[in-house]
Amino acid sequence: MKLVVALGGNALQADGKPATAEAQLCTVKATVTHLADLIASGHQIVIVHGNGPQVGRLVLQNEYAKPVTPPMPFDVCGAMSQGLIGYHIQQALQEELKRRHIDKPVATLLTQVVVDPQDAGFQNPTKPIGPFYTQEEAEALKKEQGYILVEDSGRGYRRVVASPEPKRIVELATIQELVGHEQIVITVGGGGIPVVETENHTLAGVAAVIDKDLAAERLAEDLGADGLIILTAVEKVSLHYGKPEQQDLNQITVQEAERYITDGQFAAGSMLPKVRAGVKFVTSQPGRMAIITSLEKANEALTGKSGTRIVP
Ligand SMILES: Nc1ncnc2c1ncn2[C@@H]1O[C@H](COP(=O)(O)OP(=O)(O)O)[C@@H](O)[C@H]1O
Ligand SMILES: NC(=O)OP(=O)(O)O
Repeated sequence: MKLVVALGGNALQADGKPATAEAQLCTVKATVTHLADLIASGHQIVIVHGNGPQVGRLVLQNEYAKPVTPPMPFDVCGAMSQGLIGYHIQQALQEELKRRHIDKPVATLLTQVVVDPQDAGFQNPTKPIGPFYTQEEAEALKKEQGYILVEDSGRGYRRVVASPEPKRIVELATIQELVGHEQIVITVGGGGIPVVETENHTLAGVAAVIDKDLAAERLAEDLGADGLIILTAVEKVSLHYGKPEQQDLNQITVQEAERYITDGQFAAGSMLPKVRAGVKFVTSQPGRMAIITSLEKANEALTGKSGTRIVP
């Protein structure tokens, strides 16, 4: 099957460990074994990854370094995050495939994604980025830096930024060409570098972080993929997540998903875009599959033994 696989933050950085390059590479080396399993099972995969923690830290590094060097704007930090994450995934996956004697080229493609400058997301920031803060730290940052911070799924406070909807993948033809030649492409990283089309038909970067699950969905539709596999920290989507009455879901219909969304079961900026992406993909054309699960359960989920499957 042709699968677009979206990798969440835990596939890139271990919880509770310092966010060093070494820690990221170490986590990525474990992550790629699961991706290699999918490839070894005969699936053709296209890899999309998140960048919330990384782009947030790059922006922070740039802001703190202001006295000595001009800060890079948000879109450039997005491009840097695609480079640093893609580099680790491609190096680790190349090594893992070589170890398994699987002869497939792997490359990262820097990708821009067009957004609408009028997108409501610009007025209502929802995308958590960078490190987690305590409530006290969050209040201080709000006052000192003017950041908008929100509580993120019981894990602490994080800065949130605008997250407009992905409209068009600029480098789609190149991705199609590479996928058509059975190459493994790491693309639309961090949801893509957000750009807007200017009046004179050029592209200009904007300060935002596109949701990578929604961008992966756009890509999966554009490539005519059979499946959208969203890999995150939890094995299944739940109702009443984190509460004593939590109920894990094996399968949800589009109708049920829409009802649960209205009931506020899925947190904005975390589980909500994943469910929305799954719903959009399975309704885009009959026969398409969407699964939300953990990295470790990816293979099992494809055979219906784990994960949450969204069905029409
Ligand atoms: N209803 C829900 N069911 C399962 N997880 C949920 C739910 N609502 C919020 N979450 C949280 O959302 C997280 C996934 O979102 P996030 O961490 O932003 O994803 P990513 O892996 O792409 O970085 C889960 O690990 C969990 O903590
Ligand atoms: N861009 C993006 O959606 O990143 P995360 O998955 O890390 O939040």
